[in-house]
Amino acid sequence: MLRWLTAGESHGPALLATIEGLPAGIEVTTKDVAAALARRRLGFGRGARMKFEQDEVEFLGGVRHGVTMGSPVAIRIGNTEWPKWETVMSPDPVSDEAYAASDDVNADKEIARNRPLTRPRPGHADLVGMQKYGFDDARPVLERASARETAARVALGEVAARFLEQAYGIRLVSHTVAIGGAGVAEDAPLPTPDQVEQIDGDPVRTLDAAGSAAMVAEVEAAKKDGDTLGGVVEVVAYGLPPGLGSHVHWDRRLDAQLAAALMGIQAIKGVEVGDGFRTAARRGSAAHDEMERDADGVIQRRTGRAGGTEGGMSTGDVLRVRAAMKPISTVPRALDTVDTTGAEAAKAIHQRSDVCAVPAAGVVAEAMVALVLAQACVEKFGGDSVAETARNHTAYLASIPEAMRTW
Ligand SMILES: Cc1cc2nc3c(=O)[nH]c(=O)nc-3n(C[C@H](O)[C@H](O)[C@H](O)COP(=O)(O)O)c2cc1C
Ligand SMILES: C=C(O[C@@H]1CC(C(=O)O)=C[C@@H](OP(=O)(O)O)[C@H]1O)C(=O)O
Repeated sequence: MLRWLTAGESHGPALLATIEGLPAGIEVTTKDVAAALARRRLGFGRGARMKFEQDEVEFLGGVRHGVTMGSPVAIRIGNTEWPKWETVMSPDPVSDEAYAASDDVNADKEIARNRPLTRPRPGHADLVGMQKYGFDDARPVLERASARETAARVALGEVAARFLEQAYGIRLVSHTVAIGGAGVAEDAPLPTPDQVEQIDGDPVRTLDAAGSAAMVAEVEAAKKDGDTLGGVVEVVAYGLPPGLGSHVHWDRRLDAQLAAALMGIQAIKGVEVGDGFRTAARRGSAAHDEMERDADGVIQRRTGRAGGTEGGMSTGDVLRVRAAMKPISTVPRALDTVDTTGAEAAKAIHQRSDVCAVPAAGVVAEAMVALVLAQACVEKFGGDSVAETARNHTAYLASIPEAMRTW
């Protein structure tokens, strides 16, 4: 069983991430995790913080000389912002005088850090979080609702991705499909893991030059108008064996686990497996992946519409999932809201924020898919070392009769 957790606030001293249940023998270094975190900071449309946030990474356990030991892996990611927030976010009580003295005005000169936040942003967790947890200030809510936390997931996702590649040859790639009304061509070829560098080199993380220019223009226009944007990202995984997940129970279905994991990313409001919503408009004869044998007698699916799962199990074909992100809720041209201290109408809190974080959401989605696949592989193949789980994977594939093989 694979278990993982994250902790930490957006303006706290650090984020923490831990994962338990991975085998010994995964090669991973601080540099690898730092590189994964740098990918998450990419993307045209991100706000000021991503320009200076350093994501200072440190392994606190589970890894020795660049190799996992089978013990829980623990990672700390220091927040560069911390020195400015030491008083306002102090874990220990601070005196009223010290708190009042921390009244330095925030980057956009609008809101002092120590001022209670009482104008909840529509679309963010502010109001419901205050109601639920009994706060009269949205600060303790937004600190954890913030997608800063996704840095911790990407760190764990990197360990999971290394495991998948080293044990089973599974490789992942993500890219941006759409931002606002602009996007890549419907018939654009799927990206491959060998193109990750090229994708990361694009301002919005896509291989489609025309689509990229159109998406950049959308972000520029939204920024000029004091507005924000969402979009769609896709994760593609290659090299999966058939049979991850199961048809036997709802929560063991791989597609259900992928949907939950992607929906668990801040601001994701829709998930599609394969052609998903587009399939709903098709007739059955044009919706499924017909099978045939190739010249060597190997079973081939003619198309990839299902996106690599049937009956809640991986088919062994390319896995393809999409996630739809709503526009950033901290809209610069602030939205109408209320002030929770009185009856007056108000404008929502606005400090600095991203105009669009869709490219970063793709990197986060890739990490979540890696974690789900790592869990499914640990469940299916077991093993306490990479060598042992790799042997089990090889033996499983060899046990499938030749007449039933899709490879
Ligand atoms: C990578 C990433 C960056 C984000 N950046 C911001 C931001 O700068 N400002 C903001 O208001 N929301 C941002 N969000 C979205 C909020 O975290 C999210 O809207 C909020 O948690 C409420 O969303 P929910 O309704 O899905 O929980 C970001 C989300 C992601 C995935
Ligand atoms: C810090 C990150 O994203 C943050 C996500 C976020 C939100 O409300 O979700 C709000 C912004 O934070 P801040 O208010 O400190 O500028 C983003 O920068 C990050 O991704 O590392």
